[in-house]
Amino acid sequence: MASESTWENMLRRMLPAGAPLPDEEHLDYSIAIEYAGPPVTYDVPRVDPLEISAAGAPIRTSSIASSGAIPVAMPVHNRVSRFSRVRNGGFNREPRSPVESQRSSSVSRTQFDSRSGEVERSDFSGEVAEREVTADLSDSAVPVVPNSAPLRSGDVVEGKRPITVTFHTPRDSEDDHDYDGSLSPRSVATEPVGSPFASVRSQQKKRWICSRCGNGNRLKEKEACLVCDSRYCSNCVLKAMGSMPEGRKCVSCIGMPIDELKRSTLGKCSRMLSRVCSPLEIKQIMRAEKECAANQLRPEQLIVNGRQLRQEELGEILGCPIPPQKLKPGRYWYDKDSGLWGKEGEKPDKIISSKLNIGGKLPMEASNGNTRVYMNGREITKVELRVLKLANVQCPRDTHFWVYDDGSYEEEGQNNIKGNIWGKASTRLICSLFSLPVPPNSPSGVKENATNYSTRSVPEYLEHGRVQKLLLFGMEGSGTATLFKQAKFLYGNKFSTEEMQDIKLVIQSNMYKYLSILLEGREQFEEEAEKEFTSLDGEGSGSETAADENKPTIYSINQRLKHFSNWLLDIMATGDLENFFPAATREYAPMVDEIWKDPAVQEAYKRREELHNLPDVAKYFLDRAIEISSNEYEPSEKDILYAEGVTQSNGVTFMDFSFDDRSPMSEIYNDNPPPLTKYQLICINSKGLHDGCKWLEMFEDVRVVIFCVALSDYDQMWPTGTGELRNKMLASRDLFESLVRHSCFKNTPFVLLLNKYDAFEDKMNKAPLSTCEWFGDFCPVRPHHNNHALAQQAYYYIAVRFKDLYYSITGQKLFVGQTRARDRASVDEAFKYIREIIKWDDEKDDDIYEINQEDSFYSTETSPPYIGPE
Ligand SMILES: Nc1nc2c(ncn2[C@@H]2O[C@H](COP(=O)(O)OP(=O)(O)OP(=O)(O)O)[C@@H](O)[C@H]2O)c(=O)[nH]1
Repeated sequence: MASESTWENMLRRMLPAGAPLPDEEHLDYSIAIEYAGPPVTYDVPRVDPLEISAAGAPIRTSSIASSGAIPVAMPVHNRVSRFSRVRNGGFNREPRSPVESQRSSSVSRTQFDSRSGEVERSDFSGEVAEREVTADLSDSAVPVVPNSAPLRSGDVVEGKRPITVTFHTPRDSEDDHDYDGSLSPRSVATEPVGSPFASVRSQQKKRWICSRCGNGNRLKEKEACLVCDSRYCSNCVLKAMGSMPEGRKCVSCIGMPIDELKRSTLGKCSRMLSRVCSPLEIKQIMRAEKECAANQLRPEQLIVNGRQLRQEELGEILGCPIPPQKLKPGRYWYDKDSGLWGKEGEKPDKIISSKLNIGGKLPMEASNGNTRVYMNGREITKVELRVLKLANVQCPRDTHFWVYDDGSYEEEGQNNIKGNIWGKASTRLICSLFSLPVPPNSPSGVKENATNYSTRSVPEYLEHGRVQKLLLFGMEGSGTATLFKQAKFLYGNKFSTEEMQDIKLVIQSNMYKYLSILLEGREQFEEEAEKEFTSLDGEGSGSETAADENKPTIYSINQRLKHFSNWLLDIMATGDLENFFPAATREYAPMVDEIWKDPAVQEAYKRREELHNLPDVAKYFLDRAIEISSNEYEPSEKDILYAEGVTQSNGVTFMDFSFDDRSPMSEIYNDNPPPLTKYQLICINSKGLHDGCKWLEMFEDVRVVIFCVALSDYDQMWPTGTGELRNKMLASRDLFESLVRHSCFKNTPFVLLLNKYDAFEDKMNKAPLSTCEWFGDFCPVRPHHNNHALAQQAYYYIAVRFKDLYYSITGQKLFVGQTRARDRASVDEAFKYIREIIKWDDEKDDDIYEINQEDSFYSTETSPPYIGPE
């Protein structure tokens, strides 16, 4: 304590020479006077300025809301304050490293041991100096609830829960720079979310570096804070996030709104977290993450019909019987009469509950339509108009419709219901193909009762995912249909009785088609053989007789069979097959069997390579001609799989299915399993693309385009539109390129499935890969004596050719997989791979699985069929 005379001396030195000392009552202690005297030999006590906005924040809004109490900033706990410990408390040293700097600032000093279920005191690495810096923090004001049951929003646990108070002094921010120039989570957490500063910082941050310990091992997964995106390794995640009462947030970010880019990951546990916490904890953390108030949408984030929502409107929309699922912040339009809902300037996306009093009045230009046809005052889009026409709704220009939520419609002012738009199954199907919403099926038209849903919590109905569309393309014969059928066997519904009947007819008529190709070939071979024989004979004797002409060759058949052959070939030539078969199938079955087994026909079959269009499945079916032709015949799964033309009557087929893609942690959901993700597989063959890909626009919202190429096509020829023959691999490449360049697939990931690997392997020795000019520079690393290794190299080579092509067009990376579509396991693997791609695509912005993705993509050595981006 300075004596009176010392103070007097000090004051005299501060004042200009000769100035009188103020008397005691005029001394103003509140104003600091700049010291101008000589340097002092002792430590001057300092107080860093306090940033009012930072002190006392954040206060957990949830607890306030639930308790109804007036918000009170908790008193500053001097023991946790860096100011009190480090600046004032005598640790007169700066943290030695960024790592240490972060450690010293860590508020949570306890760690949950998931195995023992106990809370441990953490002593970090055991360095004495570090413990000194942080020692007193271990019993700080931020305890972690033992056994780490995360707190539900609104829970108030006396003396246990972090009502966190953080300081943010100017000096703090300076110190926060990590060695790589990035910022520690503390400073980011105190910034308002969404500030440009915050986003620049998160871009600067190296995503693989743990924000707490600085571990930069890229192979170690990191868990990201939902607010500030700070990433933590498995050693630090619990220390940095505590018991996660609002899910994955740094302790200092609790109470803050989440980064909207991460909304889709709410409640989805990462693999790393599932290793660190027990299943029960995960369940509670994920639930808290989805349901706590701080993580919900805020009304100001939603603009409906040009107006920002109010709190009660948000409540109405989220609590209605059919709310918009997976709602994200944005601008939307809503037609309260029909329930149609869409993004501003876009076609309808969903049908939600009607008659909600939310947002402004539906504007005419809400969906940016330009058809001059109006539905409830909104000018509809081209796709909608097309569907209305297909549904036989008369809609010339300037028609104004009034459409109600049950689908009934009338022309404005006519008071006369003309029909029901979604009444016909075919219209619903068309809508589904054109990605237009249809009302949910409610049995016998019974409307859903709002009270049925009143007890559901919001996240429960946000769970129902929308359908992920997968578009499957390929040249004819590439195996798309086989892939589709395998997917149906694997994940879809069984074929119905009518479908089975159709399949049976297709198989039976295919059999006649194969036989006719073979008989035509036989005729040709016979003629050639006769000519050869005659010319040889002629060389020998110099004469030609009628008897010689009729001399049988190995391709000759008897008269009876010849009659049948001529008759069948005539029918095929006139295209009348459908008129005769399958009605006559049973009758002619013995003849088909006899002719197929005839040695001359078998000789012709030996030369099947020369017979254009004779697939290798011909033998599979012809060998069983009698069985297949019988009335009792029921195609087996194998028959269906091998049968050509079963799926694509008019070029497009689709099926809905669900994948069990729940994580291995799914057992934790036993009592309340999350819904399965729904997929729609749409299969289009190249025949369906002949009209200039125009209607591809209808598939602009597909999640993945799966393009199928038969590897074994590299030595095949294919007739082009102009009638010329082109190498079939090149024809496939052309089709692939035209799809990749198509504007509606601009941001859609492509997966290339290189199919028929088995046939490719068999072929490798017979025809060099360079038969296809695109593969002219293929040179295997070393001579290979077995097809297996050679095919493997050739496969990688082809994959890379396609990847390079794709990259040159899109600047993106192509995913490549290898399939043998006849092998069900191979198809299952391919679809699992595609499912992963969709997940990665969903999460690529916040790359929770960044490392895993790299792992599995790069490990092409251990998992040869799949090649991800290099
Ligand atoms: N060896 C082999 N054959 C296959 C494979 N995938 C399909 N096939 C066969 O190739 C032929 C053509 O396959 P499809 O799936 O029918 O070809 P598509 O042109 O897409 O379909 P369609 O509309 O039926 O013509 C069929 O005989 C299939 O059984 C495969 O991986 N290996």
